[in-house]
Amino acid sequence: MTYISSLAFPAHLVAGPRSVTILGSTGSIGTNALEVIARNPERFRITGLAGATNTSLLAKQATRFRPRRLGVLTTEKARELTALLPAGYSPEIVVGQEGYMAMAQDPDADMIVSAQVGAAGLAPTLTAAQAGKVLCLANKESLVLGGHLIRKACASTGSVILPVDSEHNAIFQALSGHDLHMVRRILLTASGGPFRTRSLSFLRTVTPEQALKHPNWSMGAKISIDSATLMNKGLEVIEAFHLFGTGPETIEVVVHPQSIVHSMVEYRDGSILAHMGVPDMKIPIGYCLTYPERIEHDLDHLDFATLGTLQFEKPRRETFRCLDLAFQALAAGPSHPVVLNAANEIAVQAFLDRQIPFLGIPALVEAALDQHTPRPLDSLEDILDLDASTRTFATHHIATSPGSPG
Ligand SMILES: NC(=O)C1=CN([C@@H]2O[C@H](COP(=O)(O)OP(=O)(O)OC[C@H]3O[C@@H](n4cnc5c(N)ncnc54)[C@H](OP(=O)(O)O)[C@@H]3O)[C@@H](O)[C@H]2O)C=CC1
Ligand SMILES: CC(=O)[C@@H](O)[C@H](O)COP(=O)(O)O
Ligand SMILES: [Mn+2]
Repeated sequence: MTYISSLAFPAHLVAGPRSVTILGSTGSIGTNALEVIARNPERFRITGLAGATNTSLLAKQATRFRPRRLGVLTTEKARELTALLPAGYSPEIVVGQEGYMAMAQDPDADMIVSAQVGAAGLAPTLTAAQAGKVLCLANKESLVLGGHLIRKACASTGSVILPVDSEHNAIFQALSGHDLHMVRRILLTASGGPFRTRSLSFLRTVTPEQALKHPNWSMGAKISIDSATLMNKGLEVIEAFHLFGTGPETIEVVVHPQSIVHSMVEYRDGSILAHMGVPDMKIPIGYCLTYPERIEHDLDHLDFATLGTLQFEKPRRETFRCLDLAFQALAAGPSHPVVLNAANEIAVQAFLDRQIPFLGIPALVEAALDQHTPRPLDSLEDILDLDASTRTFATHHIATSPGSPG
């Protein structure tokens, strides 16, 4: 068993300033990463910034950090972006998946922050791993889809993955310096989302606005809905499996409504190491960006006396079915998680667009998994084919299902 160990971290990066490319710089993780970088200018140089559609924000970021490369989703967006850049600054602007992949292997960049949302993050993340980059990985979907390929690439190039996702960052910190064979359980904490205590009949009626209100974290729309269905935790179980390689049976989910304990590792001697902190992504982002050093943030300190109680409880698996669907997909082999993820992405967007109800999300994911015949996934193309055909199935299912699924 292996996991991303500090031993493999490139020595020249420990001492010197780091050249960083951020894919998804206009999102919640991307903007937080740039805030951390802006507070520590002596440590970083920005080599590339990529958004998708938000050209006004990307232009502002580019004007401030002056990278040599920018990325957007379409040629129309590239034209829009060009018009927004100041005179005398002419970065290369790349477009679409090929452009993001080029940025992910930019020879000028030491670190790639993978912070795009969804399956779109897979190809650039895999490219960065194949190019031997240090990867600050927020895009959990890339591991869900292609964890086996990414691990293989890391093993062959020496690419190091530093987990940005708060739980995995917590586990990474709790594992540091310890023997993986002595791990008894990885305890992934889940807030339970905005509907943690709600009944199934309440869930039938919830709106996107209600589902987007995460109790503790401020995040992008897709992950916020995933938190509300517990699919986020399901994806994180698969992410943990690929990152730490301890086997699905060692990974447990425990609901912790305060999101103060970000996850825990239990060792065979009975010791449990927990990582705690205020729920602010600048902490795990900063940990990755400056690894193995720590930096100071301007954040509230935890006051345990004021906090009073930290609660822990079992997830309500019958009500929030996405968690079990993810465990089942992980057990079923490498192609089921691709189906799980693609159907979920279509379902989340359809829910946000008010085409299906909240409970239509697990219903659609289950329907997609039920029709799937497992297959080997030996290449990126295999994964992208299955991702595309599942999206077609899911879209057709929504269009042709009588009434509301769920
Ligand atoms: N937000 C958080 O606190 C956490 C997020 N994560 C993970 O990090 C990733 C990013 O999440 P988050 O920052 O919340 O998401 P956001 O929705 O806030 O941002 C997504 C980013 O991806 C870009 N993007 C959207 N569609 C595409 C596409 N098709 N191709 C390339 N880029 C695209 C967006 O560009 P634009 O806006 O310009 O269109 C934006 O820069 C997700 O995988 C999420 O699960 C993990 C842990 C915590
Ligand atoms: C901040 C982060 O890492 C998110 O993945 C967060 O954990 C979501 O909260 P849930 O525990 O509600 O899924
Ligand atoms: Mn998380």
